[in-house]
Amino acid sequence: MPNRYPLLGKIDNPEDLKKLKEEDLVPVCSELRDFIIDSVSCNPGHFGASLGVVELTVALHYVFNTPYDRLVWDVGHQAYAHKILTGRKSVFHTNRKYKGISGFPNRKESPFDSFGVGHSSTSISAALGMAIAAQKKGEQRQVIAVIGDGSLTGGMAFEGLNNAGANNANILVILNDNNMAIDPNVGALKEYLLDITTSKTYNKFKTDVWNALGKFENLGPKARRLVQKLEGSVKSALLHRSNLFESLNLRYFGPVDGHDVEYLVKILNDLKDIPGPKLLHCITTKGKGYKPAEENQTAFHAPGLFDRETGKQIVVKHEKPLPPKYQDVFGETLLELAIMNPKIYGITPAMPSGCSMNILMDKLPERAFDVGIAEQHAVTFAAGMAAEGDIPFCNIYSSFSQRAYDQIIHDVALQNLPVVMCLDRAGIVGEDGATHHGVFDMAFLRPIPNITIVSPLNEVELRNMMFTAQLDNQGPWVIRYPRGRGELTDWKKPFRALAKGKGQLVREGRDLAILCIGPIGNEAIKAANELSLIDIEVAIYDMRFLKPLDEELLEEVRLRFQKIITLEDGALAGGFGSAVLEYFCSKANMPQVVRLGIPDKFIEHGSPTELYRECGIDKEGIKATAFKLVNENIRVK
Ligand SMILES: Cc1ncc(C[n+]2csc(CCOP(=O)(O)OP(=O)(O)O)c2C)c(N)n1
Ligand SMILES: CC(=O)[C@@H](O)[C@H](O)COP(=O)(O)O
Ligand SMILES: [Mg+2]
Repeated sequence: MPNRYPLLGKIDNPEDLKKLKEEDLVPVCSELRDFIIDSVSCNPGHFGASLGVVELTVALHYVFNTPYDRLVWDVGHQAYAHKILTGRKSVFHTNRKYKGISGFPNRKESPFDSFGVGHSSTSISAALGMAIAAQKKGEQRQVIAVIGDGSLTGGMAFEGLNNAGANNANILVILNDNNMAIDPNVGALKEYLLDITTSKTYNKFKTDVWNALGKFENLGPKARRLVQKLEGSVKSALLHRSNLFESLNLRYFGPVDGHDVEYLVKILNDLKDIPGPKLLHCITTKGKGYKPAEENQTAFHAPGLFDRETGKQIVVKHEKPLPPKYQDVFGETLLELAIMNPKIYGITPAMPSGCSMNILMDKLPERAFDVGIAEQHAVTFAAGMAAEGDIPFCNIYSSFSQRAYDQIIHDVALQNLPVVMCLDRAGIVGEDGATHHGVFDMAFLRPIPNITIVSPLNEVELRNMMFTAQLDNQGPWVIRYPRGRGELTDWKKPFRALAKGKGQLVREGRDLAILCIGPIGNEAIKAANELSLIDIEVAIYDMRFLKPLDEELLEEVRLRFQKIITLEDGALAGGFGSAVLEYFCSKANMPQVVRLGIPDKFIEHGSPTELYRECGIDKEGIKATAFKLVNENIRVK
């Protein structure tokens, strides 16, 4: 079979790339694009974003002396071309797989991955830190941050820009503007960028000035700065308002075509010689070069398996209907509740399709808000609505909610405002790995006063928790549930209000009790059913509430069982098992307790099944622990 990648096959690192002539970069980009399409169509991962920065990635590694010059990607979901060009082409088939390479830049993985990412809006801050560190050491290092227009809606990006403009450090911020986040980008900033991009007068002026610059090849940086200054003031006049970035003292260049690799090489070479903080505004297309991805950019953000020729997503057939995804149960239930209760609103920080709030958005657009990648703002915006008597359901992926910890404490709990925080992707998420596992929320939320924290065993429980939370309306609720599918195909039952702080016995037993919280409890039920075959009878208690804990039920368990396992899809340190231990150790003759959950380490990427097995919280791990506890004395963990 002819080699599909004759040029790319010879590129193992940027040194190999630099040996090519500039005109060879166009076919290199084409082969690199094909390689990404071939790889991701059969090994699912992020897709459209990487296709959108193929030319930018090639130009950056061609012009700059990476890894000495630092390249920091924002979010890092677009860094597949970067990984393929920096020594990982031969292992790229292990991307996001257990013990394979990470789906995001990772300092442990390569010196070319100058900073670990996964959560958005961090690149400018990290790059500025590196640039100032280099400046203090007298190193002539270039530092480049590549940030998307979506990530620029994150407040931290502006903290970085604000500080960058106040330092004369050598930092180049490349704004990769494709008008998309995962869903279409939102906010006033998006409109502003669109204005710059489409302003005819301004663009013509830009091109003229740029060409003039090019004619004076021997212009020293000083003279260029003069020309840039001139351009800045004329540009402001033309745009009838100052350029946002220049008003923050970053020299703004662009907008330029982010898919013209030869033009990018020229500009980046020019920018290399201009000192101080700079921003290059690149216009790209998410999914560039693969029509199905260009035409359906949200679906191809992370498409799963797809047919490379047709772009059709490959769905595995199942004889029986599958249970729904928890996010869809949330989305459909939120719509039902919003129809029942006019006080209910939905708020999402840029994840409308990810958390299925788009169901409410489509049906009742005036009742749902996508606030951009702005978790801190989302929580306090919700608090403001709650302060006015509304009942906002603020949905944030558990790991992204880490961004809004003080807002949850300071703006919501301290004021005891009835915000319903729905933490999707709580627990192990799988292939997104350590940055995205939502394993810390129970431990970091439990100490906060006034807060009610629940996690459902299944879809019916999730619906009833959402229903009860909006009825309660006495203070903040947190409802945490995992990525992926639930347990029940017949889940749309009539709502039933739950008694606050009450758990439930879901399986009788004799030899030991397993106390669990959340859908991980279904692993315990499966384990108990199999243990019963060898005459080990395990009782299962679904505690439902992490806070307030059902102490009456715990007392019943304490009086009936001397051997107890706690089970959670969350960090052991300070989590559900810790809360149970705190209760038991306040009583006489404490039972023997073994806690199962996420150990004190970061869990890498892999399938949820592989990662649950690694943490001992899958059915087999639970069976082994129960068998050992019943048959011998194990030290309390
Ligand atoms: C703090 C945080 N919130 C949300 C996300 C989820 N997320 C990943 S990529 C993305 C959109 C990023 O848009 P942009 O920066 O424009 O990159 P593009 O995909 O358009 O290349 C979002 C919201 C995240 N990774 N981190
Ligand atoms: C890169 C990023 O943060 C998002 O794309 C995230 O990977 C989405 O996760 P889900 O696939 O669980 O929605
Ligand atoms: Mg974008």
